Amino acid sequence: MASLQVEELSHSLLEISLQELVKEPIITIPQNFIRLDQEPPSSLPYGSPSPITTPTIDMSRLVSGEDDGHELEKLHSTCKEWGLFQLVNHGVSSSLLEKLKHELEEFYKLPLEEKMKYKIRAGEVEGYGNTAREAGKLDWADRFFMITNPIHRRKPHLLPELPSSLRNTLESYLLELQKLATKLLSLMAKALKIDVTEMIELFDDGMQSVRMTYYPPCPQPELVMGITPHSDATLLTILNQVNGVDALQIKKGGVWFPVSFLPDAFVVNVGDVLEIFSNGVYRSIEHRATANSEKERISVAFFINPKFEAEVGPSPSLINPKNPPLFKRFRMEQYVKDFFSRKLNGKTYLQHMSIENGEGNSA
Ligand SMILES: O=C(O)CCC(=O)C(=O)O
Ligand SMILES: [Fe+2]
Repeated sequence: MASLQVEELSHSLLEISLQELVKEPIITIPQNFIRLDQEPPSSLPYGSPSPITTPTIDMSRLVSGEDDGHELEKLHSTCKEWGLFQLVNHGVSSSLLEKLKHELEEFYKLPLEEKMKYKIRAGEVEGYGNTAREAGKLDWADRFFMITNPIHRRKPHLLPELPSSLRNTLESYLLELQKLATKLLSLMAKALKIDVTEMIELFDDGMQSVRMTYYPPCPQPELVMGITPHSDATLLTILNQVNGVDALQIKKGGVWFPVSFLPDAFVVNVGDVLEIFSNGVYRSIEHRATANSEKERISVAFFINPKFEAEVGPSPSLINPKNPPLFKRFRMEQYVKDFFSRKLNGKTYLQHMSIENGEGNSA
């Protein structure tokens, strides 16, 4: 088959399925994907940085009742200093994780017409496809984003219409992750010395969403971005690197480092909303994903957030004359709307919410 003439591709296909695009040999990376505005994946002067050793938190120790406070203290210091950790012994069964991997691989093998049923509709952010970044640039990825909780916010043509085996597996997975996130956030409240009920009231039956991403192999990975640098506008994110291919990078001390996932671990990261709620004690982390020259990659990010109706700001338990609030208060619904109307750009959205640097109150 003739090599693909990029010029002939309609822009809309680029925005919908990169997976379709790379089915044909690509001679040149389409301009929309070339990210000369970004530090390339190997940004250190002496070559590619080695993977960074990220802290590991053992969930079974945290919940066993036998923790002498050591694991909780580690969780606390990690959220303060890193905003990210690998969670092991998390209790989500390997059979469920295997099933999820299988179902997602099958989903991405479906013909484009099938996947198009879920495509992002005009003016919406949920669904299957790719959305333009700064200056019309696209990430090297096909995404499927949807709000999964509260249930009445689910779009009828998305989760409810997925192939039934994927839908059932995803439902079980989401329930497991909801339980896991609840435990983690309650433990974090304890570590922060915030009333646990204050934390639970904030996120119980709150907004939850999931982003499943398919990253096709890329012939020139150094020219593109799998996902543009950002911090998550969430309380907490639980990332599952479904098919075991590494690509996540985090910015630490101003330098990008690859993260090498431990087998069966989730990567958990503190989001901007938790940074705000903890009045800056916990820090969200800037991250990005690169592309791989040979392998496809699938990841699933589960996002947990406060209720849409919640008014969010620094927890009153952490505010006193010595610790004035560092962030504005806002309504979650408005915060989410504003987030989606901005382009991803490092931690700039959080800076916008800071009292010192904010451009104006968005509440
Ligand atoms: O796929 C990854 O490793 C990162 C995904 C991510 O950061 C996101 O979906 O917010
Ligand atoms: Fe993210």
